[in-house]
Amino acid sequence: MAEKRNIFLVGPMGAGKSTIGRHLAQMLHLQFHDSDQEIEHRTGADIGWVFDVEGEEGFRRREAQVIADLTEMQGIVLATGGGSVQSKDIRNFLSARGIVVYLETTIDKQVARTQRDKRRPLLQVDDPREVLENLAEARNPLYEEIADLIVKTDDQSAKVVANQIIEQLGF
Ligand SMILES: Nc1ncnc2c1ncn2[C@@H]1O[C@H](COP(=O)(O)OP(=O)(O)O)[C@@H](O)[C@H]1O
Ligand SMILES: O=C(O)C1=C[C@@H](OP(=O)(O)O)[C@@H](O)[C@H](O)C1
Ligand SMILES: [Mg+2]
Repeated sequence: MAEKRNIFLVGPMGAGKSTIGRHLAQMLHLQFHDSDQEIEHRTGADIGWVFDVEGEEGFRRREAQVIADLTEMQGIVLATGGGSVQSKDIRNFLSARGIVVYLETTIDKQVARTQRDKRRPLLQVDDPREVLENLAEARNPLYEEIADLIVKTDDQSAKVVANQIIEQLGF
């Protein structure tokens, strides 16, 4: 049987990876996976707990293992966590094992989309905008480095963005 292609979504917190990934998988009849959800499934705890108990370092170790495992599959859409690209090993897995789509958005949209959600430990601070700006500076070049396709998600609904990705990939 011919190899089935994978689509890997990367980009910052609030870009819409988890939401758009779910739509994309449904539209393409592919399996959907989310690295954060998989970590929660394997630990039986939420991401906040993993950060509290094991620190960010522990979370990153789990994230690297989960992405190494999930990218071995075929025919999946994977929504990664926004910080996963800081690992060279993860970047290599993503580049080698599928099509990488970078979902890009503005800091304003990121703030708006994440402010009511208490599930992102890195943003539970007085000034989440400052954190997002600093992370963007460090990570945006890494998203760009591995992207096969870059799609803006600021002014379109998640479903419309999923359709755009399908069109632009020629699926
Ligand atoms: N294109 C979009 N337009 C409007 N809201 C969106 C869009 N994509 C995602 N959202 C909303 O933004 C929030 C964060 O989306 P999420 O998919 O969790 O982002 P990520 O996984 O990239 O951090 C969710 O409440 C989601 O419904
Ligand atoms: O950017 C980051 O470092 C993180 C992003 C989160 O995922 P989303 O990008 O899906 O919000 C989650 O993995 C964790 O809170 C850390
Ligand atoms: Mg997500």
